[in-house]
Amino acid sequence: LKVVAPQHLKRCGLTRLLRGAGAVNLAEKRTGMFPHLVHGIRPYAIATCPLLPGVRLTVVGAQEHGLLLPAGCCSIPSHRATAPPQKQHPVLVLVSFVAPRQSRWWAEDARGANSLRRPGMEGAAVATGGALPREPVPGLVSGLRCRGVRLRDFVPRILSAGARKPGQKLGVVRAQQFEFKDKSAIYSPFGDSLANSNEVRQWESGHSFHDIAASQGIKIRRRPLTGPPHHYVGPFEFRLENEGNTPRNILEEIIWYKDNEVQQRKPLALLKGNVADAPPVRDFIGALRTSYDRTGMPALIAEVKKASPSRGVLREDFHPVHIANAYEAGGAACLSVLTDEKFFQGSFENLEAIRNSGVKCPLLCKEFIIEAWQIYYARCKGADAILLIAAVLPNLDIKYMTKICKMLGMAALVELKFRLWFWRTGYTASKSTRAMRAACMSGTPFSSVRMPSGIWLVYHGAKRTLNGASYLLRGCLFGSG
Ligand SMILES: O=C(O)c1ccccc1NCC(=O)[C@H](O)[C@H](O)COP(=O)(O)O
Repeated sequence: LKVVAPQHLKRCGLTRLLRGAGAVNLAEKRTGMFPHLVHGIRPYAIATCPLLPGVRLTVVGAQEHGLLLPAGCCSIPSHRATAPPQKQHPVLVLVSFVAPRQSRWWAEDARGANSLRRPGMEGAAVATGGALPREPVPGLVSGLRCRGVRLRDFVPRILSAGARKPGQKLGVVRAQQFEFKDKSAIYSPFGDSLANSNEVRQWESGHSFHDIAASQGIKIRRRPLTGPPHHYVGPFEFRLENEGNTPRNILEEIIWYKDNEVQQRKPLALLKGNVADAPPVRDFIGALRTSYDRTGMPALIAEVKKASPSRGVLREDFHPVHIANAYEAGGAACLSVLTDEKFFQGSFENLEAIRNSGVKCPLLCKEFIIEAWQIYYARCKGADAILLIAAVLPNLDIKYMTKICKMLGMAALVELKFRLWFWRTGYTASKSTRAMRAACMSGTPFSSVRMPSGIWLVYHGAKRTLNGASYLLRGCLFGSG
């Protein structure tokens, strides 16, 4: 690696950042083509990036990708990548989440390389958010120059700026909150509670995603372990199925599909700008509470759903806005709108249309959320709440995503399969964020549920018995009844 040597990255804390992010290990996975590109960064690894004191990190495109940043970090949108950064940055490291095509451009084209320049900038690390490109990018490998400072020279200067003593713990840099007048760059006031969490340390120590998820009782795998089952050789398609590439159940199939879908769709546009233009957030939990207080009965979340994998098409002549209006007139406190296209025949257009139709009930975006970006997207389309499925998301994802909800003013409904998962997810998250005020149970009986304070119990799906705990129940979500 000629641009930024892995051992240098290691010394300034970026290796931890990138490895902790579930990225390829720069030193180990040298393909010979893209040693400088890093794939599959996990967002909270950026959020907890352990930089040396004095180092400032500017992340281009963080907002578009829905990344929270550590305190002291600055986010600049991609289209403003040439905007002057803050002069007081003694060192600027640019970690960019870009499509491979854009990093090629940066690498190969002098204008691209120039666009990386910043006053005070001493280095750049480029990470791709999408799939690894297939062809080599010679420009980056052979050395990109930024304001006369070769990238490989920047690390020692960071180290001298930080003057780290042997054994000294890397801390998250803190800085004042700041925002450009035109809102083109913001500093994150993110604290270091995530940085110190056990899960982050696990990530950083190189545990695989699957190991960590499995240790938390999660059986749903995020993607096929051994690649998809289709192999093409010339015109022939082979379908070699094995345990590692065949989904074990419908939820896993949905998640695998979603993972691909999200990679292809993001970044759709500059979401940050769109979030600012989105209709105001309505109080989802407040609406449930008002309904419960008024009627003394569990509040109803009625679901706008055309089809489901288990029941097939529920309604052929499907008019989401008519259905939403009918639910509201019928006394629903909130609505849930399916946005998944492939398995539920829903869409974000449905969500947006309902929001713009004047329906007053707060809206839950019923989506299979696996990336922070989806939360921003849901907000752009007018959602007031989202669903987080604990059978799919490890604790850290849930904590991180509930923080994003809090930041956006949204509520998070966390679906728990087992009552014990209150303690796995709900209790800790509810302590750290008020966003998670409703937990959603499906699957198991919950007659002896002890409710952590501040959490609302919402029952998910109508088909199962409510097994004696209805006095605890504050809401119900019904899809097909
Ligand atoms: O409904 C399914 O087939 C399904 C399969 C895999 C993952 C989730 C699934 N449904 C989740 C839903 O959105 C339900 O509509 C919701 O739980 C309400 O259910 P119901 O009232 O039982 O239709």
